Order: sequence, then structure tokens, then C-alpha cells
Amino acid sequence: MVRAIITDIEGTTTSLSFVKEVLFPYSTRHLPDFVRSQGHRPEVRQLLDEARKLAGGTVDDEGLVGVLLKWIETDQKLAPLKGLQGLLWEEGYRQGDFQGHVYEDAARRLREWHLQGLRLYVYSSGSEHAQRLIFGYTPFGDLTPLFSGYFDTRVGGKKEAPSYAAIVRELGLPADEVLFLSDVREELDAARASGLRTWCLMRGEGPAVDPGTHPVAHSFDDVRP
Ligand SMILES: CSCCC(=O)C(=O)COP(=O)(O)O
Ligand SMILES: [Mg+2]
Repeated sequence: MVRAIITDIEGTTTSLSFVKEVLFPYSTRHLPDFVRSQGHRPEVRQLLDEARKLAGGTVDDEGLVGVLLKWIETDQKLAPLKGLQGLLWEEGYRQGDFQGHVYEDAARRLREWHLQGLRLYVYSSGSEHAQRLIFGYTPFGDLTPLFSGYFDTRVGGKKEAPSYAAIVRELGLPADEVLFLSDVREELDAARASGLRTWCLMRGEGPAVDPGTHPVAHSFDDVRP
């Protein structure tokens, strides 16, 4: 019996194009000014220092901006980049420049599952802050009250089985009572290797994925927890 559902975001609750054509370009446009004007904030400075370490340790802030822009362009799932993106997207959401894209079926089914007593979680490469924003500012209202918790790559990479074992330990549930939803085969394989149940979302956007032996859903309406 499934007691908790963990969902990925990009390609699962949310369109790839929103992330690639709205969020990433916004962070590319605003990052240089954000680093110059907000670099004094302790949380921003800490993320910049973490990014600098990953970049080899010797670049100044201007050089680091160039590295960060390259990481955005090549979609690097690196925690300090994701942390900085979350902080700068906050301004875009608050100013109404964009809303978080969530498929209608996802918003509706998440509400139903919550009402049925299932515990809901998010696991995404986007920072926990970015996850709260995307679900906090949707055309369907604030969906964050539906979730019991958020996990980002600080728990480990999404293609690594121990990350799912760590999440399940934190949930305090047997792994086979936890369902993971994603559009990425390697993430589903890693979750299954740790004993979780899985469904593969194939929303027809982007290149077709080979789901392997994972059950396939074209929308959340197909998912049977
Ligand atoms: C949390 S919203 C921003 C999405 C993002 O930055 C990202 O890398 C999406 O990764 P996911 O693990 O949700 O596919
Ligand atoms: Mg995804």
C-alpha cells in the first residue's frame, strides 16, 4: 500500500519548456546584476563561495559569473547554481513576471491524493527554495500546503540509489510504501534499486524516453498509487 508519493518537477509536474524557456533565460538575464547587487547577503555569498570551490577556487566574482552562465547554458545540476537560481527567481515570481507552470492534471491529482491522506513530497534538482516557489505561485493557487517536505540534491544526486534510501529513512516509511514519479529512466531505476515503487511520466514533450519496465503514465490521471 502506498502511503507517500515523491514527485520530480521538470517533465513530471511541470513542462520542460517552462524550465528551459522561462526560468533558465530569466536566470541568465538577471544573474550578473544579482551577483553584483546581492553578493553581500550572507546566503548569496555562501552559495558563491561554494560555486567558486567547484570552479577551481581562483576566479573573482566577475569570472565566476561567466562560469555560472556556462553552467546554466549546459544545464548543470549543481547545488550552488540551483541555490542562486532559486533566490533570483523569487523576484520574478513576486513581481508577477511569470507563474510556476504545473500541469492541470498534476495540480488536481495532488489535491485529491492529499485529501485521501497520502503524504506528498518533492525531489528535484531545483533547490528546495525554488521548489516552494514553483508550487507557491501557480495559476491554481498556492499548492505548497499539499506537501509534507521537499528534497533537493543536497540529499544526493537523483540518479543515485542511496539518495532515495536517505529520503525514505527521513520519511520513516518502508521503501515499498513510497512511490516516486519522474520522467527520467535513470532516476526511476535508482529509486527502484532502493525499493521504491515507480511510475514514468511520458508527457510527449522533448525526446521520447525509454521507460524500461517502469509503468508509464501520460498524465497524473494514469497514475494508480
Ligand atoms: C525547482 S524548479 C527549477 C527546475 C530546475 O532548476 C531543475 O533543474 C529541474 O530539475 P528536475 O530534477 O525537477 O527535473
Ligand atoms: Mg524531471
